[in-house]
Amino acid sequence: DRGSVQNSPKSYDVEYLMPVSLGTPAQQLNLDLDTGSSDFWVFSTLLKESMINGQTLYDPNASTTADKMEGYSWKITYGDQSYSSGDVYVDTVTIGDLTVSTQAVEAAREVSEEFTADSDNDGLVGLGFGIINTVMPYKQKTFFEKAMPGLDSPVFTADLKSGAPGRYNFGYIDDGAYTGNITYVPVNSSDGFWSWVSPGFQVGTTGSFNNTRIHGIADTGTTLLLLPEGVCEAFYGRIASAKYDASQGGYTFECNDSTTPDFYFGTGNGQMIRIPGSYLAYSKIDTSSLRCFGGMQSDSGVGFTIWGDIALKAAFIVFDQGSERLGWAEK
Ligand SMILES: COc1ccc(CN)cc1O
Repeated sequence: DRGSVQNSPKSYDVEYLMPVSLGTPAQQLNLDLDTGSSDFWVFSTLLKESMINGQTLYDPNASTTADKMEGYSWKITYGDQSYSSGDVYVDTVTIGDLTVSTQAVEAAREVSEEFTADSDNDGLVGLGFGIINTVMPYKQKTFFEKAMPGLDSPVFTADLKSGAPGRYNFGYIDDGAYTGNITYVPVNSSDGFWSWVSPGFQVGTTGSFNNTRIHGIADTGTTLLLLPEGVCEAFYGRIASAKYDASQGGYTFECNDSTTPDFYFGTGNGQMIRIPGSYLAYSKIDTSSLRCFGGMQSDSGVGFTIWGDIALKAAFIVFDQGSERLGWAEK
């Protein structure tokens, strides 16, 4: 079996949403595929009105295939301190023609203000590893873990684009979606994340390659690229107008600064992925400003590097759960 679904970026590529069908008859919600977490949760009719702001709600009572998991609950808090919690139902879920008939659907009773404010986002499909699923008393499998045994190949792929729709594919690798070779790196899933080690980085075409192992996770649910302080300093040190601006909470530089270099990160076997300098001028710090907030920021608050959408949209990535490895290719 296999599946394929289009993803669509919201403004500034802040997140990428995909249509998902839940229940019988099908209820379609727009969800955020998040490889940095492992809960499948949705806005639901259980929520208080004050927490809803235009989102589409999953109504388990309107689904003939929904069964409540009595006595089960969930509560998740994300790196940005946003959170959600609620009850659990088993129901049928289809993503891109791939159906899981008994998916644990976590129906929200409570969401934090960040989720309420994000009116296009109806919930998250966590495709990290199931060991960090928050359902109690017994954790539940991710959509991919439920689908995996029936797939042609135990992989899913992410093709995120800058300011344009891309695709998530399940169970196969579309050889037309990338250029050159796919370089595979081992994954350590013990923390539930797609954790891997990059051999280093290079700033610009003329800079030398810096052999410094960077431990991090591939996270489709994080917008920015959060790298070690020293790497940020090496990159922003090459941009004439760049500075660390405490009032903005990060590095900023003039959006059109022509000294902005591309950023390359190593994936192994001498292969590098090139992130165009333009991706790193993330967004204007305010409408009247000529300065942009950087797409690369320090990971010092996190404790490990997060290869978020800024990096992922420069590549074609294979999340190979069958062999616990990540595949990286240019495109
Ligand atoms: C507030 O919105 C979000 C918070 C956390 C995640 C997961 N990294 C995704 C979101 O869309």
